[in-house]
Amino acid sequence: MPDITAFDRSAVGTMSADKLPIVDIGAYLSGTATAKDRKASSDAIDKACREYGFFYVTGHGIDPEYLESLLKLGHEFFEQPEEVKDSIHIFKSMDGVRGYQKIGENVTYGKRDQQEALDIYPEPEHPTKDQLNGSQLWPSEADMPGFKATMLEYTEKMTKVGQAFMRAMADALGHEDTFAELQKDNYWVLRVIGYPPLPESFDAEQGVSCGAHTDYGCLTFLLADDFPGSLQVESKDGSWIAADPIPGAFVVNIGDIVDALTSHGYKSTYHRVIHRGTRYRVSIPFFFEPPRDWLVEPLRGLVPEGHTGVPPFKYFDHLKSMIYRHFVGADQQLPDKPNANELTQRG
Ligand SMILES: O=C(O)CCC(=O)C(=O)O
Ligand SMILES: [Fe+2]
Repeated sequence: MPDITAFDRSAVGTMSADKLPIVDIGAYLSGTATAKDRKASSDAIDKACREYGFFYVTGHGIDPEYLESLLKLGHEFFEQPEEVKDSIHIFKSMDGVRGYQKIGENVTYGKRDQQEALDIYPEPEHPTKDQLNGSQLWPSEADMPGFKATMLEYTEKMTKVGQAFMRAMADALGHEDTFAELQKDNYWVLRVIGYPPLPESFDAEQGVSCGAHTDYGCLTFLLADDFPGSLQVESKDGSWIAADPIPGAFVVNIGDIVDALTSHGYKSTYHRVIHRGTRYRVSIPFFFEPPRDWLVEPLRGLVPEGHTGVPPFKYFDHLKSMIYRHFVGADQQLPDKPNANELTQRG
């Protein structure tokens, strides 16, 4: 992994627009698009996924004012009194992972991230204490009227956008049956993350806003406050480039599952957050995931010569193995071994 402190701040603000491509998914969401429109869209998506694994998406059809209102709700949540947030702490949830985490409790590669967050997963039909099978903790209606309904509505809208991407990928890669399965009964994860600015001088060895990592699912759609330089993406030459928000567009990245399916043809790219400045930052990543019990197997014909592709694994096992090593209470000791991601760990 590249040097965590290496980031050329003088270039912030021009790099993202120059380096990360913008793709339009509109042709896969409109009833009137032609085959030619879809081909242009899937070609652009294919290129962006191969070359970067990180890009901007327009044509998603979601109202920018609605997206702004979601970020505002995120701020309102983090501005709640500590006792309100603590009342829905993850360690109080049935399965130990749904709800609020305090600053420093999310741990990436053995370091405490300087963020607080609310983690939301689909509600199982019959909640139990089994891993990822508990019921979701939400702020109460009295504290935050409409919060739950708005967030759930957002997951429905984003599921449709994620499904459109699966159609675009099927057009680019073939394997229509696999991509059809990926459009049925999708799992998802929604995080609402709050980042207080890091102090002017901070020790990266102690953790940054969000340590470098890859995401675990198919595709991540990021909605974030507009702060240049905070989200950084590892480029091919190992340097970090800024993925600054573009108004009306999502920042999208490929996750581990699509990376494994395509034998690294579509890349699950390392990214991190180093949020400085004076203002509090909110981001809301929506993770579009495969069906819960899906078996991930490298797609035939996409495994490069001389390689075997990753051995088949269950998506939900990967998700659970990552999530259950990620939270360490503020008063608990960090484990000796960093919580590496076996699928994409480097260096
Ligand atoms: O806050 C951001 O910009 C990115 C967050 C992220 O990478 C994640 O939660 O996986
Ligand atoms: Fe991420």
